[in-house]
Amino acid sequence: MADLEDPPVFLGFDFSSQQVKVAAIDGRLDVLHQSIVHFDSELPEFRTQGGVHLHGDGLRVTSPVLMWVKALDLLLDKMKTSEFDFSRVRALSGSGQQHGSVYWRRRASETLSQLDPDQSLHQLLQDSFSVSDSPVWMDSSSSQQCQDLEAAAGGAQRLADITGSRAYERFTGNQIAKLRQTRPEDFQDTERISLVSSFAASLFLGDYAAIDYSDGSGMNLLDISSRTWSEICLDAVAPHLGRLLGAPLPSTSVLGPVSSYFVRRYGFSAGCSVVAFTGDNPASLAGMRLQPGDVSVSLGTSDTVFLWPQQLRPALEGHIFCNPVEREEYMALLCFKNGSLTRERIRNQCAGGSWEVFSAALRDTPLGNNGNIGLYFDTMEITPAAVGLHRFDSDDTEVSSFSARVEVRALVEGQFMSRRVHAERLGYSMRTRVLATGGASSNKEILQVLSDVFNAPVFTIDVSSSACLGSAYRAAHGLVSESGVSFFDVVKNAPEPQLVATPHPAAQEVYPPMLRRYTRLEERVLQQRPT
Ligand SMILES: Nc1ncnc2c1ncn2[C@@H]1O[C@H](COP(=O)(O)OP(=O)(O)O)[C@@H](O)[C@H]1O
Ligand SMILES: O=C(CO)[C@@H](O)[C@H](O)COP(=O)(O)O
Repeated sequence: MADLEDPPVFLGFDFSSQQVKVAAIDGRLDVLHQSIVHFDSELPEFRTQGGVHLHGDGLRVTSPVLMWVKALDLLLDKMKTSEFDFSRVRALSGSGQQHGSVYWRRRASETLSQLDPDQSLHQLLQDSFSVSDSPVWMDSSSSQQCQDLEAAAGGAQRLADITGSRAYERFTGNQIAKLRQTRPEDFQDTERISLVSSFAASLFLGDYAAIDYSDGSGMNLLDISSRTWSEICLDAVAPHLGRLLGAPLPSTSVLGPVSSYFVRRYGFSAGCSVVAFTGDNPASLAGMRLQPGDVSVSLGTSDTVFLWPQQLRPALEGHIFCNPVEREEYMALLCFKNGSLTRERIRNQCAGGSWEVFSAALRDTPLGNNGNIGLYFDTMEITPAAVGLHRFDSDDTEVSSFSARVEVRALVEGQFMSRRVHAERLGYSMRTRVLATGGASSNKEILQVLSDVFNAPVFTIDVSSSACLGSAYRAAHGLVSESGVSFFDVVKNAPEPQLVATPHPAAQEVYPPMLRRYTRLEERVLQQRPT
């Protein structure tokens, strides 16, 4: 049991594509504990690959909602087994993979408010979801609904001006519209729709948690200027949708105390506060303590590039989200679907399944890959909307294969050239520093290529999940934000990111012409796209 003299602890959870993770920090912001539950290997009964089910049409991608619930049971049990002292936790927050949606069945709120601490959440919530397989961010099956929403809003740019993004298949509003049209009975049986983040917060709260402004910006439904649901968008998706979503709240909000279930089952203090959960990318922005002028590259299941824009300029490519740590500010983000899973495929085909061999291929091949360039879109990419494998030699002639080592470098250079070209269109211009995060940021050779292609030093933080760390920081900030304390005041003494790669002197000669070629080749690939 905690004593009043004991220093406080803050917890940050992350419900990401492939696992659920947690980090605990103390009042000095030092990390005390980290744990992970990996879906594919630790919950094999759900038969996911990379945390998801890819359906036969190649477009629909879902995850079992009860897998997320069971993963939380397992994670908390692991913490208990390691004698983690839950009673010291003053506040908790968390994040979730963005855009994914959870559909709570009628009367689920009663179940949530009366959880029996002698049973697992997984047992208790078996019948609480009207849709057992939640659509997730990899889904691209809602093209028709995207067209309908853009038409209702007055065009793609108009929708981007209101919600920060033109219509994207994975964005929640389009997924909700599709569910309503294709499964009206399940839709009728739904009393509340959550994002993955607000669903996870609801578990801790024992009640439906509000969607926060930042993750709410990934739905094509939130007016990012007024920070209220856009009536035009709500009406286009479903009648009375506002009731199903609940009112959105600032990302810094304290939602209430943790539910008595967690007090009795795990020994949390009844005074432990639940701070609004947000998206994993917004939480990473907090964990990296991103400043205006920085750019962050996340190498998780998806690759994302995000920055703190100086001006609000929604465009037809990329997304503007409400900023998770500063109420009046924004964040800009690009998402690339063919990230780690494509690197894993090439690792398996060209490096015998070994990251060491993959890394050696990067070390042993020259910057610029003797002019060979590859664009690898295993599945329909988000940025840009292209598919297929495209390899070009130094004369821009399309070739059918590369040697194994050339393939590895072509993949990583091609991915990072794409990240830079599209980031520049988004407004990235300063060559100050790149903050790298996500699973692949543990790979020094990959980060060296990132540094060379961006011609900027690369920094990382010493914690495996920046989303968990950011969530723990946000939990600490949530307790004091109402009294006007800024996020940066709370985290000012956190450890600084560490320099891990500096650009090779030849990079500034090699990559500018390669980037121009990459831009032309990407355009060529887009023109080839079958209609
Ligand atoms: N040494 C490594 N080199 C390159 N990639 C790695 C390495 N270790 C892990 N990864 C990649 O990290 C990915 C998981 O990243 P992570 O950020 O944990 O995922 P999530 O999207 O679930 O948050 C894996 O799919 C794997 O490909
Ligand atoms: O769709 C997006 C962002 O718009 C993805 O970045 C998801 O948020 C999944 O994140 P990871 O699990 O890959 O970190």
